[in-house]
Amino acid sequence: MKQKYINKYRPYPAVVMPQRSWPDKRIEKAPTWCSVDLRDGNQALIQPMNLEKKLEMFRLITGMGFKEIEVGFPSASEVEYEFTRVLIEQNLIPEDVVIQVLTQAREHLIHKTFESIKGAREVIVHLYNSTSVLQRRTVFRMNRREIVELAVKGAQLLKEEEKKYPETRFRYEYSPESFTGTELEFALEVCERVMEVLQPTKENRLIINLPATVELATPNIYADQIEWFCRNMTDRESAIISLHTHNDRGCAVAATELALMAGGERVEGTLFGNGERTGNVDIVTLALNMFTQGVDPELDLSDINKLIDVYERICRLPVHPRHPYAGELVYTAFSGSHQDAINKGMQAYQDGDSGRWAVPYLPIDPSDVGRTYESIIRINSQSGKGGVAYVMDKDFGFKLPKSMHPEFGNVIQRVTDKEGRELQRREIFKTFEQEYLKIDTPYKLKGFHVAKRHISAEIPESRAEIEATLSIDGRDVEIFAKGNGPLDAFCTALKENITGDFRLTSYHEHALEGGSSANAAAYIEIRYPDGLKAWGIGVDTDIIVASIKAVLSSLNRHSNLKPRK
Ligand SMILES: CC(=O)SCCNC(=O)CCNC(=O)[C@H](O)C(C)(C)COP(=O)(O)OP(=O)(O)OC[C@H]1O[C@@H](n2cnc3c(N)ncnc32)[C@H](O)[C@@H]1OP(=O)(O)O
Ligand SMILES: CC(C)C(=O)C(=O)O
Repeated sequence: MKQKYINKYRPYPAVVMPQRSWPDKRIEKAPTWCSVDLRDGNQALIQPMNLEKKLEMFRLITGMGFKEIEVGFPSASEVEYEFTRVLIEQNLIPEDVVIQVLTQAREHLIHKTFESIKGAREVIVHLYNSTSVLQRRTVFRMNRREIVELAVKGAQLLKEEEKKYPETRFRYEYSPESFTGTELEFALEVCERVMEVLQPTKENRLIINLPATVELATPNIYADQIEWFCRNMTDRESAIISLHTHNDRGCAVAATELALMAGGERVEGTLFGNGERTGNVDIVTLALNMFTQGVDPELDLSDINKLIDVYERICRLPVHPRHPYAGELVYTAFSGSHQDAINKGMQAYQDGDSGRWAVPYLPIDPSDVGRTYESIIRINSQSGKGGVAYVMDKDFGFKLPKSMHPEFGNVIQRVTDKEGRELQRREIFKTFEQEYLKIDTPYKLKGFHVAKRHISAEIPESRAEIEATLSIDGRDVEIFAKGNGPLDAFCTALKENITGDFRLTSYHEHALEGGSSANAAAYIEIRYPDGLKAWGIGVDTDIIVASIKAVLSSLNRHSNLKPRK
């Protein structure tokens, strides 16, 4: 970026308000949500929705619990008009939902808008005209007085049209479009003049929508503007202050949150932030931000994958893989320390009884939005032993002893370094099988028999005698020995006849559940006279045989794979 161009831009003026109160406020309840997916979202699509798609989107958002829905700009196109008619004529609007229609403050457009809503039970007619300094000068070439007259005329036309449709309950919304580019006292003046015409009451309040049509400044300034506006209104109680932000600086969610603290009561936005340019505020993020603070957002987001599917198909826009709460990768940790912390945090959460979610790196329980734990940890070269152990446990039921995690983590690390890509879960399991379960050279178990077992009340230790047949480099060898138990006897037989000395340093076992046909796994760590240590694993329906296999697995790994210390 060239320095000389910096003079093209100037800083946005601050709002003078020494005793702003919003910084100390909190969001404690959900606002009234108004979805503008079918209007502001739709008008920004490369290929706007046809009638069927609009209907599908309408069903999706009513299903989520939106009670106010801007269904379109009926005077703008045939589809918009037709869609409004279909909703009304086919009685598709749920009892507790109110549709909203947008119109500019222009006579023929207002007239057509009212025609489109004939027969509706209740409607919000949303009137707007731009009031900003820039648009007054460059688009309208009107002074302040003329802009006020334009808005007042629009409001008067609403009142006139209303008389033709006595069967409908009308509510109104007025937007000084480009509010954030308008002098505050002028925006207030226009709104109050419109209020004078529409005569709202405490019982039938006018929605005053204060849009950041283009996001021009930091979110605190928008909050100041909202607080200033609320404080200075003559009749605050007859208005519902509505927020409508865009995301030009990437702060629409933050701006809306601060503005809610500043007095906003209603929010217009879209799913996943679709909308003009960088989009409207993303209601999914806003609502789930509230949810993570223990505030009921009063929207159903429990099946976020369904929302994504329908949204992507209808809007032909992808949801970014890192989109808050929704992206494909947001419940996934690749890096080792994150995996380790999530793994431990999940365990602590499952063991705990407070019911409060507290898992490092995961601000929300994925299952609350219909996502599963399985996809949380994925393995690539950035991953660590904890993540690998998590996958072995959650996907395959192998609870690797903690002291074994580094060894298998290193095995997987060598594969990911070599492949240079993410490993699929079945590839991790295949590596595990080859490394521990299928390794059978030089020693392969051909037969194992516990010849005698003796347990006596008088003798403290039990005794056992075993016979086993091993194939060693293709040659069958029979061994016999006595010991404290079958495992001890087997190790004695090996040491005396085949391998020389070694020492068992760790032993773990557990039942295997789920898809495995075997039902027990044994993990044995052996220290060898050369100072090396190696884990071995055995799986069998008989836990004794599983432990025998685990010993051979370790011996084979020690012989073949040069395990590290
Ligand atoms: C910030 C927002 O998202 S606002 C919503 C914007 N959405 C849309 O515009 C989508 C649909 N719009 C349309 O299809 C068209 O613009 C229509 C049907 C509304 C109007 O169509 P047209 O009149 O043919 O075209 P166009 O929009 O270019 O009209 C511009 C004229 O309207 C005037 N105008 C624009 N906004 C307003 C307004 N709110 N009130 C009064 N006049 C307005 C302009 O000054 C301009 O006047 P001019 O012709 O004397 O120069
Ligand atoms: C019509 C108005 C509310 C609008 O869409 C905007 O200002 O972005």
